[in-house]
Amino acid sequence: MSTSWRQRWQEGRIGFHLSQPHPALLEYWPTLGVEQGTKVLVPLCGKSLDMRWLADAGHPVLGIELAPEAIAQFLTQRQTPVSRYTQAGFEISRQGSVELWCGDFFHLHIRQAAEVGAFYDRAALIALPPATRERYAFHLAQLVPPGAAGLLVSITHEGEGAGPPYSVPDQEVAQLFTPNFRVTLLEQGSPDERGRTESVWSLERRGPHK
Ligand SMILES: C[S@@+](CC[C@H](N)C(=O)[O-])C[C@H]1O[C@@H](n2cnc3c(N)ncnc32)[C@H](O)[C@@H]1O
Repeated sequence: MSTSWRQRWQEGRIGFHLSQPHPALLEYWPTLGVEQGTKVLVPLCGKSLDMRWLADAGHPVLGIELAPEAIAQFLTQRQTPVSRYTQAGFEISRQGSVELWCGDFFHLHIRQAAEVGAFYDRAALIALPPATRERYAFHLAQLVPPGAAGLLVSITHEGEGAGPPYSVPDQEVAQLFTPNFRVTLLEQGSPDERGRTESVWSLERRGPHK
């Protein structure tokens, strides 16, 4: 799987990348009540400008991305200096308050996410095939502390089983996350010209007794 993503980045087949922050982030992030200074985990982050938006909104950002090409392209968007180091097998690049960890999200250990207090998933869950989605929801729950809030943008489309992006029905999103998160559907859009409909969710990590 990692080879095919690398290939996509190398060939520039990154139709998922947006040249603006995602409208749902602008609209709904402020409603989550995440305090400034709270570190935001962005799994499968690509070179998303959403990370710049979160950083500009006062959040340290921890993005995880397996394609070094994506990270290099993100960093060249700005002239700001970059510091680099290695930790737990991840090559880490830090630019301002954005830290990009190059490697597999599933190898990120709770120790490395210790300061994370919120998360943002746009096109991460829906980039993964069915069995891996369960693993993703479970792993995310392990990484974030009780009370952590997050925003998730999922997609449905007619191409049954084809992806990425995979069509992940709303029932599946609810089923995947409900065991460990309070799940609220904030918005269900209308199909775009490619027949893809986005749903926007807020998630809150449950505590042990809730
Ligand atoms: C559909 S793209 C979305 C990127 C970004 N969230 C955005 O909104 O532009 C999915 C990204 O996840 C990366 N990826 C796929 N599997 C991964 C994994 N196991 N760990 C880290 N990154 C992964 C891919 O290289 C790709 O850049």
